[in-house]
Amino acid sequence: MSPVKVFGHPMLTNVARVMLFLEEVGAEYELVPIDFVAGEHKRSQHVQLNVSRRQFVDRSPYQVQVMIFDRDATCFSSLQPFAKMPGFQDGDLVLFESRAIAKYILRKYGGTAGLDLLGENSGIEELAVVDMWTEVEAQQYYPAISPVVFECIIIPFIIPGGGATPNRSVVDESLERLRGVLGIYEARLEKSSYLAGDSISFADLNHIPFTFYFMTTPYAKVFDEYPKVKAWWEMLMARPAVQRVCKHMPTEFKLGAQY
Ligand SMILES: N[C@@H](CCC(=O)N[C@@H](CS)C(=O)NCC(=O)O)C(=O)O
Repeated sequence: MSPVKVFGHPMLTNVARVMLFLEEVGAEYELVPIDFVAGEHKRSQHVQLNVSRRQFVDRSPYQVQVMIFDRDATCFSSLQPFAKMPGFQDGDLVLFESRAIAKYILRKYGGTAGLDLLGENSGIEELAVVDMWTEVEAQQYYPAISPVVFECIIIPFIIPGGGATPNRSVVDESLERLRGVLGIYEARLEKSSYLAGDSISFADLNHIPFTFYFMTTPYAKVFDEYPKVKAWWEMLMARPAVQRVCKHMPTEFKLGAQY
């Protein structure tokens, strides 16, 4: 059976989220890179399906693994009508929205892997707690942390034609909001090792992509103010699946860097 396919570049946060859960469950998958710098995700014609060879290229300052494809006919917009990465395909099933894709992956492969990250094999109360912290990540944490990552990394270094200097007032406002969220996390993590209890869950792992990039900004030290949160983050980062995915994500950004 052909493996599931993830369409997008592995350095992108939402692509990394999907790859992370595939790595956690040990599923076989094929990464189909989209050249977002060239705007391939926005074109109506494109997306190659057959990998013909793989190679490492040194696109300084990062070594990036690229796959060379035989071009054929599927277009990305037929997979993802909003032209956002990732796209995902499992046979006839096509999905978009990284959090929904991640849940599908966990439901399809989690049992075989012996992982119940969604808490679905526990009681409805445990399941509700995982759901609640999953919503906290999406509704509180992400809106607080993402503007810093956008201002310091995504706009200047990743978006083609970027290069703008970070907007200080956006960063300051976001850091204040983030400190509020981290204070709540600190209190929670004084009571349990992970957000939804003493076992790791979907809620914890969803924090990886944006926090990873936040930690490369000059504001990473904000986490030092919250020792329980810092220890939790280090536990997440120590996971082999997390390390496998994060090795595709650059940690040093220089003005003018191209990917
Ligand atoms: N909510 C979507 C967001 C997808 C998204 O914004 N993807 C970014 C990359 S992480 C993207 O495609 N950016 C390119 C663009 O907006 O042109 C998800 O979770 O999948």
